[in-house]
Amino acid sequence: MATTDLSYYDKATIPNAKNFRFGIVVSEWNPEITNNLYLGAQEALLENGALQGNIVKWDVPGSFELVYGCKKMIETQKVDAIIAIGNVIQGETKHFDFVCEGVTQGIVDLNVKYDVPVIFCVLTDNTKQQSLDRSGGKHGNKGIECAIAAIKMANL
Ligand SMILES: Nc1c(NC[C@H](O)[C@H](O)[C@H](O)CO)[nH]c(=O)[nH]c1=O
Ligand SMILES: CC(=O)[C@@H](O)COP(=O)(O)O
Repeated sequence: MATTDLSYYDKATIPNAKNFRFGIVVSEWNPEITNNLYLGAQEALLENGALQGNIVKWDVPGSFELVYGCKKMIETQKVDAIIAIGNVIQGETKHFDFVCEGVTQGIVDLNVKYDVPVIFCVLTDNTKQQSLDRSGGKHGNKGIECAIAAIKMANL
C-alpha cells in the first residue's frame, strides 16, 4: 500500500504564502468529497500565510470541466498557482477511464502551455470509501498536500 499521510508536512520547510494569489477550481461532482478537499486546501494555504482575499474559488460541473475552468482562470485572473479539485469514482462503465484520462492530460497540457502551475488535486478512486479516506479520513486530506504543492510551485 503506497498511501502515506496526505496531510503531513513540515511547516518549517514551507515558504510564507502571504505574497501569492491562489486559484482553486472545484468540481461539483461528489460534493461531499470535493468540499472537504477544498476546505483542507484553504486551511493549509491560510495556515502558511496566504490571505483570504488572495484565494479565488470557482466551481465547475465535473472533473472534466476542471481543465477549461483552470484555463479560463489563468487567462482572466492574476494567480501564482491553481489547485484543481475533483473526485472521480469508478462506476459501471468505462466512463471513469475517459474522465480520468481527459482531466489528467488536460492539466498536463495546461502546465506545459501556460506559466502558472496547476496542481492535480483529483482523487481517482475505485470506491467512495477510498475517497472519504483521502479527503479528511484515515489517510489524511489530499487538499492539504496539494495546497503545500501550490505554495512551493508559486515560490519556484
Ligand atoms: N462520474 C463522474 C464525473 N462525470 C462527469 C464529467 O466530469 C463531466 O462533467 C461530464 O462528462 C460532462 O462533460 N465527474 C466527476 O468529477 N466525478 C465522477 O465520478
Ligand atoms: C466516472 C463516471 O462518470 C461514473 O461515475 C459514471 O458512472 P457509470 O460508469 O456507472 O455510468
